[in-house]
Amino acid sequence: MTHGQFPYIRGRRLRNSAALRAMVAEHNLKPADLIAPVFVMEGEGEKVEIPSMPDYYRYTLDLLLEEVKQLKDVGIRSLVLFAKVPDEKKDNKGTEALNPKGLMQRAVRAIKEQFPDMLVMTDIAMDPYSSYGHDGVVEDGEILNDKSVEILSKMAVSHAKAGADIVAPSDMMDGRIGAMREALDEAGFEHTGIMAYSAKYASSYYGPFRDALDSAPGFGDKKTYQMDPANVQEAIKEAQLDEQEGADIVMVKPGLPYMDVIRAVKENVSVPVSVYNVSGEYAMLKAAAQKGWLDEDEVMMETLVGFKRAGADLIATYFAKAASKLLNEQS
Ligand SMILES: NCc1[nH]cc(CCC(=O)O)c1CC(=O)O
Ligand SMILES: [Mg+2]
Repeated sequence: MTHGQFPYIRGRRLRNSAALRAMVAEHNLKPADLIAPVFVMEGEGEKVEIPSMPDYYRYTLDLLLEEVKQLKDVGIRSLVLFAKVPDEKKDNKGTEALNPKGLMQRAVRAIKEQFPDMLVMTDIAMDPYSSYGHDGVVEDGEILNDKSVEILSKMAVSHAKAGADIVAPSDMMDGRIGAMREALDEAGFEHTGIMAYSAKYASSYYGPFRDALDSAPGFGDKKTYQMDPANVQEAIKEAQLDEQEGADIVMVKPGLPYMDVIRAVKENVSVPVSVYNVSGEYAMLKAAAQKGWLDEDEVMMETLVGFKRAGADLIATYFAKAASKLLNEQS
């Protein structure tokens, strides 16, 4: 409404100082919202920068523990672990994934031993262990659902035994959440949580991650199990099904091109919703920042608060450490 030619309702009044802006901010990001993805590899005393992910590293377990200490020191309280498996340990039935002395299991044990308060989540999927680079058992060029679910359930129990607080199935097989819940309960792990990658799209934004783990599919693509980017109704269905099957948290992945999906899922489930700000999204921002085309810190924070505004309760992001540091400085 205007009085004469001047507005007497002025939105700018509440934007006039940092204190005012902070007071009326509708969404606030905090380090506890962030899940840091971490990559572990075999060996000792080594860290390797992932070429398509500047400033992001794969660590041997000893150095990973130092990195976890740093994450903890900046206020990060949860991480999701991914293991890089040497080629000679890959096969078509996830043998190494179930090895109680496997890298993933050793890493979980070591992290929980040194940092009992750090929430440790583990990736459940066969691709890093698969000679075909697929998320399930391959037969005649097909990715078998039910056979894969059996292995994934065993994987979940194996990670729970090692001490994982939450298992995070990222495979998109049907029915795996229910099967996993049952397997965990039967093994006495009724307190181990499940964060389901419920609406995981067949996305080309995963490229840098597949470089990090050397896990790109050996043939074809993942479109027979990961979702079609054209769909949002289907995401609601997938998330609701996972909730019914016992998921404690549901996830949308990737993040930036799927903000509407986050909102839709948030409005249709009663469990917390997480989003995965994936490797390709990280790579894009880093590349533009390196060229001096974008301000890295500003765009990072704008992106992360955007996820919260869209409806995400939790954010898995390669920016977790950097964002936490900034949040600490600002507060
Ligand atoms: N199933 C494994 C998995 N878990 C997380 C990602 C991608 C994460 C990222 O790109 O940051 C992938 C890759 C894939 O499905 O091909
Ligand atoms: Mg599903």
